[in-house]
Amino acid sequence: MSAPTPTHIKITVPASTSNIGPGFDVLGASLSLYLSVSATLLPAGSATAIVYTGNNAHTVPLTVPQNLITATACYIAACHGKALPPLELHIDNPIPLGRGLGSSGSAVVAGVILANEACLLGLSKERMLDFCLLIEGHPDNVTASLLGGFCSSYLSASIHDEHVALHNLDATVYCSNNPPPNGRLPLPPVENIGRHVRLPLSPAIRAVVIIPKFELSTKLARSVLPASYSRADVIFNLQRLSVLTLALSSPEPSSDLIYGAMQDRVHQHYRQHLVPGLPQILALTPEKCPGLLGICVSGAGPTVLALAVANFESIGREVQHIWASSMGSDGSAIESEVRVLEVVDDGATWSTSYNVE
Ligand SMILES: Nc1ncnc2c1ncn2[C@@H]1O[C@H](COP(=O)(O)OP(=O)(O)O)[C@@H](O)[C@H]1O
Ligand SMILES: N[C@@H](CCOP(=O)(O)O)C(=O)O
Repeated sequence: MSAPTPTHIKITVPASTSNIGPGFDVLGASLSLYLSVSATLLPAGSATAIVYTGNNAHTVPLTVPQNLITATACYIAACHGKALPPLELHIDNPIPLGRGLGSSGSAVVAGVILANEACLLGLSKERMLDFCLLIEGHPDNVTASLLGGFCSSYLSASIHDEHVALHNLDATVYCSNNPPPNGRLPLPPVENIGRHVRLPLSPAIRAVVIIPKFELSTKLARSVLPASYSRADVIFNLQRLSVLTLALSSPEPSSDLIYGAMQDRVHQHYRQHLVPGLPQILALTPEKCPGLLGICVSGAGPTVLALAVANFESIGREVQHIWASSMGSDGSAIESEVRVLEVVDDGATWSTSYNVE
């Protein structure tokens, strides 16, 4: 009997909110907002077709080397000496792009899983995470989207050089039908690079995300960060990070403890010029917004994350009101949308059908 041939693959990947205040490049949580990918394998010689619905449908590239999901899948296949088979791909994406809700992380996770299933690679989740880390460059969003829950992670080895080398490559190099031998592609230097723990999170907590209409690319938001920090600022974040992770697990979360623990000196200050109104938004307090635990930028922004245990919509409206009174780069008031989401335990899930001859 010949090896089973995959025929259909269905993948679901949650969005994420990362950093969560002091946990820059460390903390990430998967959210109840899911990217869905449905792939049908086509006969050899067919051309891959991508149908994309959902957020930013008019801007997402639909060619294999330019689309993040298929380009990721081709890279993973090529790293294992294979070419991604032709696919009919239906992508449904409600995760706003360029908003700090991990859309790129979820797309990378989906692409890695797609290659693993379509090319029968047999990769473990840990090895899939290694590749997600190399592509994304930081662990917080992809760890949460792949594994689910409220996650804390560190990198056991640097993937910086491989990350830069990959992104300096033209994607057509590994998206061709004759990809280069995997020795010529950047590979994760060792296995099990993304060391992580899933942290308990109080079930009373909801993630209120306030999503402005403008985008902020993670690449730009990372480019404005300093190369080094003072000891005082590092200690400021380390102290709060350690307190925050435990404080969020309490069955009765304390805003008095959490609000201060969600302060940050590593990323938000340096990015605030890219998010009009942010200082006023981050100055909202539990006293002004009963039910609020803490408030911060979600991921690289510009979405604002308010962790809360009550009054979710009214907390969202307070942020919307500040943005409505702030001027965007186009000179108009900043419109935004409030979503009340849950931190979900499930990470990426997938199923594959086979044709056994
Ligand atoms: N589902 C998707 N399909 C294809 N490309 C995607 C998808 N999600 C994100 N991307 C790509 O990732 C980019 C956004 O990534 P990034 O700047 O990191 O913002 P985010 O905070 O949303 O992750 C989009 O402009 C798009 O090029
Ligand atoms: N730690 C990263 C998080 C990026 O998250 P995303 O949702 O914007 O992809 C950063 O802040 O750069």
